[in-house]
Amino acid sequence: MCESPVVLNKHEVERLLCYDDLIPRLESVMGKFSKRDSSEIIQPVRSVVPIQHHNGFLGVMPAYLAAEGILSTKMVTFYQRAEGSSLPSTQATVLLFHPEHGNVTAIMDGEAITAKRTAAVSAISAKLFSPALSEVLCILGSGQQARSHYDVFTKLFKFKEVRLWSRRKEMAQRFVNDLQGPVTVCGSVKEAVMGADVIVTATGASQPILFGEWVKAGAHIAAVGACRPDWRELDDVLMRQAVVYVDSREGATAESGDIILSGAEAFAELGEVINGSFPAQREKITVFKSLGMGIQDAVSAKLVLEKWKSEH
Ligand SMILES: NC(=O)C1=CN([C@@H]2O[C@H](COP(=O)(O)OP(=O)(O)OC[C@H]3O[C@@H](n4cnc5c(N)ncnc54)[C@H](O)[C@@H]3O)[C@@H](O)[C@H]2O)C=CC1
Ligand SMILES: O=C(O)C1=NCCCC1
Repeated sequence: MCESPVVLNKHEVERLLCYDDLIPRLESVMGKFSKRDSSEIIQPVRSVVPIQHHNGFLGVMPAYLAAEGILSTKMVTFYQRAEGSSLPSTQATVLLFHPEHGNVTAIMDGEAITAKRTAAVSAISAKLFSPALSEVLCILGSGQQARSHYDVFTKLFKFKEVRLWSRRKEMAQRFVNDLQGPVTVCGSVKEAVMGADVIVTATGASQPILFGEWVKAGAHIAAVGACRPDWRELDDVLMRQAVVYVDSREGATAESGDIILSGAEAFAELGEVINGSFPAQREKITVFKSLGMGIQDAVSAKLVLEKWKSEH
């Protein structure tokens, strides 16, 4: 007889998932993914259903990790919300299955998983690609991803200055009021990014907001938004001058407007750098184009379930 699935809400997932456990698991799974051994990992490119009447999308993100015994899928909706909307723009649920029996073992909130695993992967990119002396962090956007990126970047790195730009200044101010550390709110993207060593773009923009002419030599950009083939956060100049790393080549080719529309080549996957098959060119301007992967959700959900079981 199969047991009933464990059901975990956002609060519990947030409490159970911590970066110290998550980061090594993500490094390991992304390295394995880049070896393309289909007896080890199966992860198709996300299926995306446009919800055209409501400016939204439903993404389905299955993954099977044979050695780890993880079978999962995330279902995620993401919307371009009107200014001032109180609804979250990204919402998700992750299902874990028993790989042998096929029953669902856990149903958990995927919003916290999406926020933390995306920020953790960006932090891995910054460990590999940011300039050796990185003093200034700049975050563009003030939503869920901006917050999780702030948390993990200030936890892992010692920046002297953190700058924030958001298209609505009151949202930037609210973000800062909720934090412990000092953050400078900037009035323009240009002011925020000039001289920054590490830049996180985590906005709902569909046109470029970050321009190559403003970016310091050697800077690292973790580009998290613009996850549709016709959306942009970064301009052509930046995309063409940077060494571009991606989470998955197939995902980037199918979904990244910044790559597809600029004609920029993906130099390597993050996993290929983790495996040592491609170099981290940290002396150059580097872009890590993140789109999100089912395997990242899979290892995160497994970690949450393990932690929950250890308490029960
Ligand atoms: N790479 C990945 O794995 C993931 C990417 N995302 C993407 O990251 C981005 C941010 O996601 P969340 O923080 O969850 O969203 P959110 O709605 O919480 O925050 C979005 C931020 O972008 C700003 N924004 C919206 N439209 C803009 C525009 N046209 N120009 C400039 N700023 C604009 C908003 O004011 C807000 O500060 C979205 O594009 C989302 O689709 C989300 C989850 C995972
Ligand atoms: O990986 C994810 O989860 C998402 N990626 C891009 C759009 C929103 C969700």
